[in-house]
Amino acid sequence: MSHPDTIAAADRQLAVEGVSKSFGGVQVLTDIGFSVPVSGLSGLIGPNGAGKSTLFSVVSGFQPGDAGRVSFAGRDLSRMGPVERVRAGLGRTFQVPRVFGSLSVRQNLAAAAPGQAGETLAGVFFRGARIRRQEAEIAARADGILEFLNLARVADKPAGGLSGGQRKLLELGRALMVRPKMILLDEPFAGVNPVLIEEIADRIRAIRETGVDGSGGIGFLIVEHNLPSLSALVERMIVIDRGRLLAQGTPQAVLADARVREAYMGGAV
Ligand SMILES: Nc1ncnc2c1ncn2[C@@H]1O[C@H](COP(=O)(O)OP(=O)(O)OP(=O)(O)O)[C@@H](O)[C@H]1O
Repeated sequence: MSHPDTIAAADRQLAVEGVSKSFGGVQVLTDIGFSVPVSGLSGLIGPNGAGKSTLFSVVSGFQPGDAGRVSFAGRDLSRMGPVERVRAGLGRTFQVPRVFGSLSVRQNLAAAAPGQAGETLAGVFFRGARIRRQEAEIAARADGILEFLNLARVADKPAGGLSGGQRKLLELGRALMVRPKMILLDEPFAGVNPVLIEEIADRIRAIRETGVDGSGGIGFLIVEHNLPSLSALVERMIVIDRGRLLAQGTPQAVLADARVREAYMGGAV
């Protein structure tokens, strides 16, 4: 029987147990297991092709795992699809931002809101008071997020004209629209200039502390190749190599680990 302390801890963890995945006979993930706090700042690192994106896909429900279990804040997500997992509080962003280039930045955010009544057939014919109220709520929430992410000045610009870093902020904003408890963040610093990297890191810290509207902190699990910027941000790192868990611990301990240094460029980290 589980100890009460273990149950309480599980209520606050994203836990991955025994996750394996192969594509056409090629084993990409093998028996991966780790847990990170829902409200924490954690990193997931590993050399190119280690399986990080595949692991994100399995955790977020975009691809089924062949084996294993994913649980979140005490709930077993393993049989849920991606939309249900988002509803359970686990959001995500993508390595390549999935923004609609011809829509405005504000419209991109509004389009990411969950369960919009305006999307239904009834909504097309009958824009009742409930729908208008919901749209007003979505617009207010989008504006709050734009302000928080310092994107208010480009709110009405087409998203296609944003810089790489602004697109990353917009992706983060889209993930925030669904009011998650935790966000899986895929390469937030890739293709971003150093000044904006600092700004994105600062926003992530603030979101983790207070949330966007003071409604409570939101945790992150972050895949990132920029190890100096990531280790300055997160409290712990999970390392995978060739589809297996290699190490976990504080950034300092992990980056000093000989096996991790060996996995990255034969020790030249
Ligand atoms: N749909 C797929 N079909 C076949 N092989 C795949 C598929 N997706 C990923 N792979 C393979 O799985 C391995 C892990 O890929 P994955 O993209 O998860 O690694 P990664 O750690 O995210 O890499 P990177 O850091 O380069 O983004 C790679 O060898 C890749 O070619």
